[in-house]
This record gives sequence, C-alpha cells and structure tokens, in this order.
Amino acid sequence: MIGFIGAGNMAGALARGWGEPVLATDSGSGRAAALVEELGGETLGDNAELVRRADAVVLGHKPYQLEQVAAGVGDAATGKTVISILGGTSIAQLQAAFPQSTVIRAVPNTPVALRRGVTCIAEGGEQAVALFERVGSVFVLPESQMSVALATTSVMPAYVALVAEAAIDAGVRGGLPAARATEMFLATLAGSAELLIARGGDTLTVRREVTSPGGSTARGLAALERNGLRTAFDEALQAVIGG
Ligand SMILES: NC(=O)C1=CN([C@@H]2O[C@H](COP(=O)(O)OP(=O)(O)OC[C@H]3O[C@@H](n4cnc5c(N)ncnc54)[C@H](O)[C@@H]3O)[C@@H](O)[C@H]2O)C=CC1
Ligand SMILES: O=C(O)[C@@H]1CCC=N1
Repeated sequence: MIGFIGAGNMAGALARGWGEPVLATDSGSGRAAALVEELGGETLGDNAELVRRADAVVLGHKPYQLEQVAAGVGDAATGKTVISILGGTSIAQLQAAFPQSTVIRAVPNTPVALRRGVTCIAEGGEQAVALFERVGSVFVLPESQMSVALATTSVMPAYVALVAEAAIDAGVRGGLPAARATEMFLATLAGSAELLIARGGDTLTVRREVTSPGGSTARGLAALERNGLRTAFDEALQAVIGG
C-alpha cells in the first residue's frame, strides 16, 4: 500500500486518482480518517509506523514541515522509497532529510483525482513514472525546471478557476443568467482545450481561425492585451518561483 504522510488536498487527490486503499496520517485534522473511510486502508497515529508498513511513501504535508516529519520517521525510512510532492523542496533537501532512502521529487496537480492530471518528475525519479501515469500525463524534467513546472502546472487549476470566474462574471454583466453563463463557459473551455490539442498546440492557428479582420474577436483580444494578460501571467510565474 502507498502511505501518505499528510492527507490534505493534494495527497487526497492522488489517493483518489489511484483509487486503492491507503495508509495515511495527518496532524489531527481527521482528513486521514476521511480518506481511509472513502478508499479503505488504515489511519495510523505515527509517521514512523506508516513508513515501516508502506510499500512507498508520499510526503503530502507542507514544505516547512520536512525536517520535523523526517525527524519523527527516523530510521524507519531506511531503504524505503520516499516520493515528495512538496513545492519548492530540492532533491538535496529531501536526501538530507531522508539520507537512507531513495527520494523522488514530483510535482502533481489536482486533476490527478480525475486521472487527468499532469505530474512532473525530476530526473532520477523515473521509477515513479508508471505510478503517476495511472493518474494522467507525466513529464520527466531536469530538476532545475521543477519550479517553473510547478508555476505552470500545479498552480494552473486555480488560475483556470479564476479565469473562469472572471469570464462568467463578464457574461453575467452582459446579461446572461449565472448558471447558464457557467455552463456555456465550461463547455467552451473544454472544447477550446480539445481544439488546441487537435491543432498540436498551434495557438496562432487557433486564434487566426476565430479572428475576422477588423471583427469582434480582434477587438476583444486587443482589449485583453491592453489590460496586460501576458504580463499578468509572466508576473504570476515570477511571483511563484520567487517564493
Ligand atoms: N494543493 C496543490 O494543488 C498542490 C500541492 N502541492 C504540495 O502538496 C503539499 C500539501 O499541500 P496541500 O495538500 O495543498 O495542503 P493541505 O494543507 O491540504 O494538506 C497538508 C496536510 O498535511 C498534514 N500534516 C501536517 N503535519 C503533519 C505531520 N507532522 N504528519 C502528518 N501529516 C501532517 C495536515 O494535517 C494536512 O492535512 C505541499 O507541500 C504543497 O507544496 C504540490 C502540488 C500541488
Ligand atoms: O499553493 C501552494 O503552495 C501549492 C503548491 C502548488 C499548488 N499548491
């Protein structure tokens, strides 16, 4: 069984995507018990026991808790595979915390819960590729690219939710009922993503196919550019990787 130290949002999404019984701990929140209730397995009161009993361990707590968690696990981690999903935490930091373990650095996103996630794995962690492929697409990257990976994939469900909110609110201001605007936008979002994929990621072609010279789309795109859409994404990336 996979053991989850921390059974919060991201660990829970992975566990639901994998869809198998788990071993899980939390810090008293009750979320480990809720996850076990849903998927089967066992809640444990002690991270060392969890590590001893798990086939592989996923670190699903917050990054700043690494040293405290590793100290609690101690020698139980000897010879174990420890998969970290901790944002901004290097392989060197993980290896220092778990010197007797095989450590793997992975950056997933929450759509893994639906098996439509993206997980980036730092080079050296290839043994975890098959596991994460069960819950979506996997990209193996040099470790130097992992922060940018997090800033473009892990955070993206939240960005897309914000973009959706903004577009739906604009539709409501234009006179659409909110529920109808939501349904229409989400269908458009899904279809547009499929179209971009079908066009092999050729964003310019997709834009040109929609944009009549001097027409409505050209006016809308110009307004988005004037209001700093590209700068907003660029600054968001800098904000994320800057910590
Ligand atoms: N939420 C997301 O979309 C993503 C999160 N991550 C990473 O996943 C990790 C968890 O983030 P979230 O799930 O969002 O946070 P969360 O707050 O939902 O979950 C963290 C969990 O860790 C547990 N915990 C704290 N101390 C513990 C301890 N000593 N022993 C066992 N469990 C303990 C807490 O009870 C909590 O349930 C973070 O390191 C974050 O950087 C990475 C990619 C995406
Ligand atoms: O917000 C966070 O810190 C985490 C890391 C990426 C997504 N959620």
